Amino acid sequence: MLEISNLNAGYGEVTVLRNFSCRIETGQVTALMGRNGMGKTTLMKSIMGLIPVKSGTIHLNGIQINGKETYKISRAGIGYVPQGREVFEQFTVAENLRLAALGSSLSNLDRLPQIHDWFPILKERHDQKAGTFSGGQQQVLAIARALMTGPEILLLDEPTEGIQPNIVHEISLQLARIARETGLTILVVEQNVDMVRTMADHILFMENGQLADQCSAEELRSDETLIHRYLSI
Ligand SMILES: Nc1ncnc2c1ncn2[C@@H]1O[C@H](COP(=O)(O)OP(=O)(O)OP(=O)(O)O)[C@@H](O)[C@H]1O
Repeated sequence: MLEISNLNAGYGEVTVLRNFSCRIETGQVTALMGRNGMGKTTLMKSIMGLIPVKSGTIHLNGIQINGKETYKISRAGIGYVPQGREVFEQFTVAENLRLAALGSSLSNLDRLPQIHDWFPILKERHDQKAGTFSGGQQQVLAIARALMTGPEILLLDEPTEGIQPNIVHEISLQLARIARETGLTILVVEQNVDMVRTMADHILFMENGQLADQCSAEELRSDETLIHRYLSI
């Protein structure tokens, strides 16, 4: 379980997260929703140690991870797909996946058949340059790359941004399947209601750097006002 308590973090003098607390339950898909600029990406970066935490704690299975270097947080079992995907465009699909494995442990290459089974396009197009992929295909590659290290928790920052609705639905179904079959814990920052409805078990709503509300998938389905209140749509 990932437990965040009274977290304050931001950029220089600017505090974005204000006493943010939440629990990300093991084996669940948790969606973090909220309007632009509320601090969702800042939370992801804080978890990954990419920006310093001013006060508060982040624990992974009871072990404090805030204050550790990003590579140690990654090795502790947290995979991260940042906003904008950031695949290596000049490298082939196979090279992108191999690089992810080499970054941690060679034995991670053993995961390749499993990754190919989940995302067949990555096997079919293994020698294609990642930069020639569509946005949706690059997102699949970015997710697969994060899964190459066998994380316990996967953080995804707006994976549907700029992707066609039918691909969004496909990716959501596949992630939900992977979570169900492997017990992978997922925390996904997402504004796309279809994706959240398809894959999330639990939803957190963020406002002004704080946890404003939370609900189950069933509650989200039966209460339209939640989406209107926290996403202004
Ligand atoms: N590098 C930075 N330096 C200073 N301020 C920043 C920086 N990055 C983000 N901010 C500010 O922090 C606040 C929260 O931004 P953040 O990206 O976490 O929001 P978000 O909820 O993820 O929104 P979005 O959906 O637009 O990505 C915003 O006011 C933003 O302008």
